[in-house]
Amino acid sequence: MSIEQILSSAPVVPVVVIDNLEDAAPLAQALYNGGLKALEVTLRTPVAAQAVKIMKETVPEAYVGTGTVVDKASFEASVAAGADFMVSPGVNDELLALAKVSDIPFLPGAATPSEVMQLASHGFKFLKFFPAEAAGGVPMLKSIGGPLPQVTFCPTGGVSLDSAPKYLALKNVICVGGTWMLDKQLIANKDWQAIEALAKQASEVK
Ligand SMILES: O=C(O)C(=O)C[C@H](O)[C@H](O)COP(=O)(O)O
Repeated sequence: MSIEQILSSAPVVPVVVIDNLEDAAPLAQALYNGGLKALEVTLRTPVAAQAVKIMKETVPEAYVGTGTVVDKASFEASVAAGADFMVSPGVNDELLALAKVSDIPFLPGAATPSEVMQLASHGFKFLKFFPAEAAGGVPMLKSIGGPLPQVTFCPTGGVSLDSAPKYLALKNVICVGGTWMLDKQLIANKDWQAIEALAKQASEVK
């Protein structure tokens, strides 16, 4: 499985923060049923790695990856959890060295032309553009696509249902990452049907 195949499985990758482990299974099922096939679980909560395992068991057809992979510890935690892919908001030498000897698809982050060029020189053709809105949004990505058309992005950070189609219309965007379908109140109410409806709406964004 390549990062390209994973990122092209749906137009939106939900960026999931799991606070309660009991939410992992129904949430994964709702997102997947709604048509979101690649799920990024951020390693920002203590139960995240366990949540990845549960989500993979619940929806074996989904691609369950980890986000907020920022160092050796989070990289190794992702491998141990069986992550199908890993996402970083940026990159550093430690992660580059680990990614080089790992078979797990890795999506590092970049926000400037120099960062994009550096990652391209390491062979990365797909990057997370983070923090998308704050780093210049659609005009920035359009500009980067001029001199650096060989790199394709998954913009994430401040992307909404409204702005997603504007990103997806760019030649150098394969999908977007977002959290808008993970409404906190709906999750607190365990309203999985409503989450599924939001996921379906996201999966139909063009
Ligand atoms: O956790 C990471 O590794 C990140 O890079 C941060 C996430 O991409 C943002 O949390 C997206 O959140 P929204 O801005 O609500 O779409």
